[in-house]
This record gives sequence, C-alpha cells and structure tokens, in this order.
Amino acid sequence: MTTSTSGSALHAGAPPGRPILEARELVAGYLPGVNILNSCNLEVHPGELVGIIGPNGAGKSTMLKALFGLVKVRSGTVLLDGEDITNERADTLVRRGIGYVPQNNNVFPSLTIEENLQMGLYQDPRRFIERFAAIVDIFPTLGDRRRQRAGSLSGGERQMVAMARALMMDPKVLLLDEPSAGLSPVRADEAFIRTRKINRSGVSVVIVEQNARRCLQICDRAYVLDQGANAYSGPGRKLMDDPKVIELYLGTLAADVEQAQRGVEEADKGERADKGERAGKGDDDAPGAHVG
Ligand SMILES: Nc1ncnc2c1ncn2[C@@H]1O[C@H](COP(=O)(O)OP(=O)(O)OP(=O)(O)O)[C@@H](O)[C@H]1O
Repeated sequence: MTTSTSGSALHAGAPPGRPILEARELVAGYLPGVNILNSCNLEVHPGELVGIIGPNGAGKSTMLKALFGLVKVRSGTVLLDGEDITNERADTLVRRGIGYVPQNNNVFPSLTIEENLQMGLYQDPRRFIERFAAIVDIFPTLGDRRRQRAGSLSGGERQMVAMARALMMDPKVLLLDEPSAGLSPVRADEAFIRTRKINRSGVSVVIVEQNARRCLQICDRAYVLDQGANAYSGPGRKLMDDPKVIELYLGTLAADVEQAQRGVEEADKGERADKGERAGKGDDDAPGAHVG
C-alpha cells in the first residue's frame, strides 16, 4: 500500500464498503472570497480511527468544523452513512449521530461532571442512566467523581469530560479537535490512549492533531492536509515511514520515528498485558466490552 494524493488511492488502506462519514471535494472558509479548504476529501469507515495532520493553518480544524456544520461549506458534499448532511445544523448532526469535541472551552466549569454529561444528552434526557453507565464503563473516574465541579479538574480531566459529554448521545462518529493541545506529555499521552479506548468501544473517530507522530501511531489511516488540500494519505504507520511525509510534516529523522515506533509497540504490549490481566479478573474493561 502506498501513500498517495489522487484518485481512489487517496483513501488507500480504507476497508471496503460504504464510509460512515465522507467529505467530497469540500470548499469552505470564514471570510467572503477566501477559501480555507480547497477541495478536501476524507472518508471514515465504520470502526476506523482516522487522523488529520498537517502544518499550522493547513485547515485541519476547519475541516472538522465543516463536517460538523460550524463553517459554511461553499461547495462539495458531506455524507453520513450515504445521506447528504452538508451544512446541516450542529444540533441536527448530534441527533443524527455525530459528536464533536472542540479544542477549547469544552466543559461548563461551574457545573459538576454529572451535570456536564447531562448537557450532552439534553436532546434525549430520558436515556441518562443508561448512557451514564456506558460512559462510566469507559471512564470509571467520571463515576467516582460525578459530583465534582468541572472547573476544579485538570486540563486532561476536563478533556475527558468533554469527550464523555460528546459520547452521551451515543454517536456513530466522534470528531476530536486536538485533544492533546495544552497538555503535558504524560497527560497528552493519556488523551491519545483515551481516544483509542473510545474507538475500540465501537465509535468511529476523526482526530485532528498537532502531535503528528503520536497521532499516526494510534490511527488506522490519516490524511495530511497542506494549504487546505489533501497532500498525502494512507495507513498511519505507512505515513510515518514515508520519507516525504517525515521531511515535510514530521520534522524529524527516520531514526527518531523508528524509536518512537518502538516506544509505542512497547506501550501496546503493556496495554495488552494490562487488559489481559484485568480481563482475567472479570473487569468491566475486558476486550469486547470496551477497551483500555
Ligand atoms: N474564525 C475564523 N475566522 C477567520 N479565519 C479563520 C478562523 N478560524 C481559522 N481561520 C483561518 O483559517 C486557516 C486555517 O485554520 P485552522 O484552524 O483550520 O488550521 P489548522 O490546520 O487547524 O491549524 P492549527 O493547528 O494551527 O490550529 C488559518 O489561516 C486561520 O487563520
């Protein structure tokens, strides 16, 4: 499988079948006459974890906002499960199965964790008990600390609450805008692990990230955007090995990438061992229910 920029190879490595979410030739922008996205494409297949990386100002966050109806799409199409949802309102999209976690201001600081999660379900409040239990299965901490005000939490914990709130409506696809932004390396790593955990619980995920290498390590596939257009794409680990991507976007030497890869493989081993141990104890985090 090679990384590529054109034709069907643009989605190289994607599973067969219809994408759950698809952007076709999106043109979008904020100011009249200025396009930030210039014919951008993206596919997310059921169960995939798809990354969007690229330099500052490439249009990564704008892509998420265009998918979620927060930036007007001037031409092109967004499809959810084959249905046209281009320029639908965000609340409609939430009802139809898309969750979105913005980079900033993503919790209500004066509300408790539980109240924040209630806000995520304001369109369907009767499902609170069932959905809260499902979320606590993925993030047990939130159950233990449900009465704590979100404003008293650390940046990493607030990010977890924001993700959990978006999951309350049981979305088919979750859009995450730079979940590691502003976090220390350790907390950033937890945000990536959390992202993978959400994905393994069955939710398709699109993640925009500045931390390109770490993003490529956890993604099934990724798209590299540059100046609002698709530059490269392919399976995450293939992109990590692509000398052009390394030179232009990862800003590092291949040896560093290999070292990073070895690091994540070690972490994966630890994660698997940890899961196996917990599964053996009949823990809720056993594979198949939701994954750690
Ligand atoms: N609300 C806005 N109004 C006008 N221009 C905007 C707005 N938001 C973003 N832009 C511009 O759109 C371009 C793309 O921004 P965007 O945030 O999508 O980039 P990005 O790839 O996510 O970069 P970064 O990683 O730096 O956030 C930038 O030139 C930015 O200045």
